[in-house]
Amino acid sequence: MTLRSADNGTVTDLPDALIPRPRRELAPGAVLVPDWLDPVRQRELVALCRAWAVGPVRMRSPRMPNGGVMSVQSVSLGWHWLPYRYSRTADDVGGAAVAPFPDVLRRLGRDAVAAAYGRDEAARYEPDAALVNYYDDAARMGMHQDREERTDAPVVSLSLGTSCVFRFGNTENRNRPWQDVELASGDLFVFGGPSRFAYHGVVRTLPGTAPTGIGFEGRLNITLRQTGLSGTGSAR
Ligand SMILES: O=C(O)CCC(=O)C(=O)O
Ligand SMILES: [Fe+2]
Repeated sequence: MTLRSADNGTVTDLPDALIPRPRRELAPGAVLVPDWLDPVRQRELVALCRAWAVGPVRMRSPRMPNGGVMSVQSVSLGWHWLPYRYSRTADDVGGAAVAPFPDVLRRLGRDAVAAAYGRDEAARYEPDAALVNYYDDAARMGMHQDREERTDAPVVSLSLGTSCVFRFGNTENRNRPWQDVELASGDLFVFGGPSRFAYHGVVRTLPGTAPTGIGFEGRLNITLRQTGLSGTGSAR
């Protein structure tokens, strides 16, 4: 953006970071709220992620049924996600019981849905599983649907640290049409309603973009889900 000062006619470039990024609806039900978490909240969540990453189940790179290993590392809360099901125990990482779903994330999830869709939707939102994903500079996530849940309640996604190029596709298949958007530290993305089962993925991270003071290298993403499984002992 170029600014011309009124008094002396000097032209200056305004840094991108000073231009507020507007809220955007990428598709019906897919709402991006930039800078939703303030810097203090971001740092608090990073500290919580550090604690969650070490136990009772350690953060690890999930192994897929075809033998491939994901480049992203993740840890779950509430329900343990492994490709492609949920379990109360970390069956692929020593079998420990997964940590309970924390109240702080339940409240955050409701606030997020309120910010995206309004208070009525938020009152119905009962997230019971969180996936905390860590991306180093080389990590990415292929196009997929979040479909191990047995409800169509929205998914809440929070980004911390390094920005990424997030690809939001269509509900039919992993191919075009898609939209590439940047998710930066503090951004909220909610996808529900007609967008709930849209394909999505992370094309790449953008090293060097983490806010100073976040005390952390790389990208963290927290997704909150409502599995529809709570009250039962296992997902299968
Ligand atoms: O890291 C992200 O922004 C997306 C994560 C994701 O799609 C998932 O965990 O299912
Ligand atoms: Fe996903």
